[in-house]
Amino acid sequence: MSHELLTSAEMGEADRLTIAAGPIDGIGLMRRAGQAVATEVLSRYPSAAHVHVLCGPGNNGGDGYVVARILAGSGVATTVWTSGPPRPDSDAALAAAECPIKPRPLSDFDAGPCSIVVDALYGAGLSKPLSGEAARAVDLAAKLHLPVVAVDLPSGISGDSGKVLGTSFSADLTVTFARKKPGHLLLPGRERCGEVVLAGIGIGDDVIARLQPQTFENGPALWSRGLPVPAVDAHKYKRGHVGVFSGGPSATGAARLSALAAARSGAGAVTVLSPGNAMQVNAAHLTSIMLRKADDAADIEAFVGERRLSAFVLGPGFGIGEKTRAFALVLLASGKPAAASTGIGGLVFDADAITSFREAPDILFEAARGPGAPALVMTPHEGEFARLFADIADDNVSSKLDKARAAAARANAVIVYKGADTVIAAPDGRAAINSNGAAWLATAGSGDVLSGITAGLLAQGMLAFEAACAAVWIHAEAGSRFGPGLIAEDLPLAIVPVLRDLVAAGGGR
Ligand SMILES: NC(=O)C1=CN([C@@H]2O[C@H](COP(=O)(O)OP(=O)(O)OC[C@H]3O[C@@H](n4cnc5c(N)ncnc54)[C@H](OP(=O)(O)O)[C@@H]3O)[C@@H](O)[C@H]2O)[C@@H](O)CC1
Ligand SMILES: [K+]
Repeated sequence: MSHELLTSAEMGEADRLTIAAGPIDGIGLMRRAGQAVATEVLSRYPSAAHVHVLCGPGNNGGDGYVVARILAGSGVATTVWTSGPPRPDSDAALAAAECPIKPRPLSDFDAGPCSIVVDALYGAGLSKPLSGEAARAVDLAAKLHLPVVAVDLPSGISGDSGKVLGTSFSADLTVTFARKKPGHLLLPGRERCGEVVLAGIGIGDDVIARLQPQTFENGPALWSRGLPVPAVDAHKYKRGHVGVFSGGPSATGAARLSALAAARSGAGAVTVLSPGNAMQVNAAHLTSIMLRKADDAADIEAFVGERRLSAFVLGPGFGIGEKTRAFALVLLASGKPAAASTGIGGLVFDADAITSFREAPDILFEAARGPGAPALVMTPHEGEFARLFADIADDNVSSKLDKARAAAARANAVIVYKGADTVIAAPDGRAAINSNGAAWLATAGSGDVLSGITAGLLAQGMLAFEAACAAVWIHAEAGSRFGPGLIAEDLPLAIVPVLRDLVAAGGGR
């Protein structure tokens, strides 16, 4: 498994544990890292006239000296440009001593046509914004349109946050080691990395397991074992029942999109819970999806009491205000729904259900902590996130990952912080970063479908964090595969081949 993401501190610890366990030592790891980069350079740029290796003062630079030595040994014209000598007696100093090329000062860096750059200035140890000669090198590489291969990370990108410190290289290829880092997936880092290649350098899976990483790249490896597949004795209510709340007569479409997505993701039964005055509109557009009036809290309580419901969606097209707050609190206080097979149910609050609590978010958070409160998944985009978690959103230092985690802990909810780099965070500290999304998904109603998929999976007994991660990935995969022309109506059907492939690949309980 390689879907864990390591912070720079965790990577340092992996390094330390590996060296302590032996037989490989620090320079051994560095030689393997440099070899992996050199192999990529040689295979991808066989006709490069000249390779310019930019080496920083730390171990990232040490990797660079190894690359330069191997390239020169392979007959490639290679120049080393350095921003400063390695610390004496360090592994990087050893790597520099083994490199036969006399380094030139980075301040003189220049390059001719058909050159490529190997960026080994700063990696995990980036500690301040790029400036001076390093910033000039970034500008020159961009101005000359030189292909850039980054060692571990493009210099200037924080491995923990994906933020740009000052300026950064925009790499065509980034070769990283042992496991990816959050900065390879979070924006803008992801865009600056180009293609990311993961190279094994002898840090074992057992070492990674000892670190108990809490951050993951979202993908089937994280949740496919929990993916629901119907049991032999399945009947519709055993496959879970989803209730989706509809807005008024002119705002019913969002709930139907969500309902359809819940049904397509495997819920055995789905009911649209509609205001009385929108029953006719909804009825005109529903076939396999059931319909029921829900005008007030008493209607919900009656419905919850008589049905074996397992998940609800509240928010899409529902409207902002007192009624929304009341419905949300009734659901959180219901002690239900219980999922069909495992007793685990869930609520998905999106859009208006989030915005309705902007003046008093603590009421929502307290309710989500109440005894028996069902698992809650909230799916805010950036604007909605800021309405509920204003102080967290305003923090310019924290990464999107940090923010989603802080919000999940505060709200006692799984937070799906949407965007091109959606982060899913659980109250227990686990978090996943999604990377299979496509711009085609940025279309009206797309989020309503995501809520529906999440509820569909929750209703079938999938745990909240896993259900949210799976829904995000399946939704993005469907959108990516569909491509141009995608509208939200297409998405519920577009998830079918994705689910089919997941089941065929052995997913499911
Ligand atoms: N861990 C592992 O398993 C393995 C790790 N490996 C490699 O090690 C790399 C991490 O090495 P690292 O810790 O030495 O940090 P690195 O990125 O070289 O930078 C530190 C130096 O740069 C300086 N500096 C920082 N920012 C600066 C700036 N903006 N402008 C100017 N200076 C700046 C900083 O200065 P200081 O903060 O001390 O003032 C310090 O001197 C990792 O990315 C990978 O490539 C591999 O060999 C395989 C095994
Ligand atoms: K680098």
